[in-house]
Amino acid sequence: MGKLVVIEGLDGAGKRTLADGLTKALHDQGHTVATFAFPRYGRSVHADLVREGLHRRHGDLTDSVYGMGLLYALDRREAAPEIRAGLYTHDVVLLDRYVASNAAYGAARLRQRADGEFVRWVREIEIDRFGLPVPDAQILLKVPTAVAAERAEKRAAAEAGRAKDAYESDDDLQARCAAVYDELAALSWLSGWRVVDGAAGVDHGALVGGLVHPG
Ligand SMILES: Nc1ncnc2c1ncn2[C@@H]1O[C@H](COP(=O)(O)OP(=O)(O)O)[C@@H](O)[C@H]1O
Ligand SMILES: Cc1cn([C@H]2C[C@H](O)[C@@H](COP(=O)(O)OP(=O)(O)O)O2)c(=O)[nH]c1=O
Repeated sequence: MGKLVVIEGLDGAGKRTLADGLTKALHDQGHTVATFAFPRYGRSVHADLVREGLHRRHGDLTDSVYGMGLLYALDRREAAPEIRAGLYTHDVVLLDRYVASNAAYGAARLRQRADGEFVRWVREIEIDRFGLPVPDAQILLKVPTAVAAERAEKRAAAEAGRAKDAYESDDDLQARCAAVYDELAALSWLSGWRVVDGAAGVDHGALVGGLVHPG
């Protein structure tokens, strides 16, 4: 069985860039890797509804933290068979965002903490009810919120169709979200977490070694 490794962090933290770097390092060390990014825009109707909601195209849907949370969760539920298959055929399945994104952003929106009601609900729905695979390890790519905001801004300007959405435009939400992520990591929520400094250079080879051969 392969290992399920998740990258988490704020918008603009550099998750996609890290996923690319880790994939290359895994290949260099002779491992096979399958990657997924959530939300699966363009592949899941739930993810597409989320994106439209984040751009305020579905009335008050965006205001419902639980409603948005369910759409993100349904996208993952639909992807679960593919993730499980990937774990049979690859050494590592690498995910750019997963269940903890729902926990961190939803709790931050509701001004709750990692030990609060919303995070409990996410676990009940996604793990207990939908039966999503539990990660073996989660990486928190940590950068100061100002750095993440600057990178998201730069990307929004450079890439067509990447205008900042309702969450990305809310600096206070991003700051609260960073705090919930820290708490989830400290609690070892769902798995052990590795906190990686995304403002400094990340040693992909060393990180991969620690994930594939822990301890
Ligand atoms: N370590 C880094 N140093 C400087 N810029 C970075 C770094 N990692 C990512 N970026 C840039 O920041 C922006 C956001 O990165 P991305 O990987 O798309 O973040 P995320 O997937 O977390 O939203 C991109 O323009 C990317 O090129
Ligand atoms: C996957 C996921 C993302 N989110 C949030 C985090 C982001 O602010 C937003 C969009 O996800 P993101 O991966 O940042 O998409 P993109 O940058 O390509 O638009 O959704 C959740 O609230 N719950 C989730 O389960």
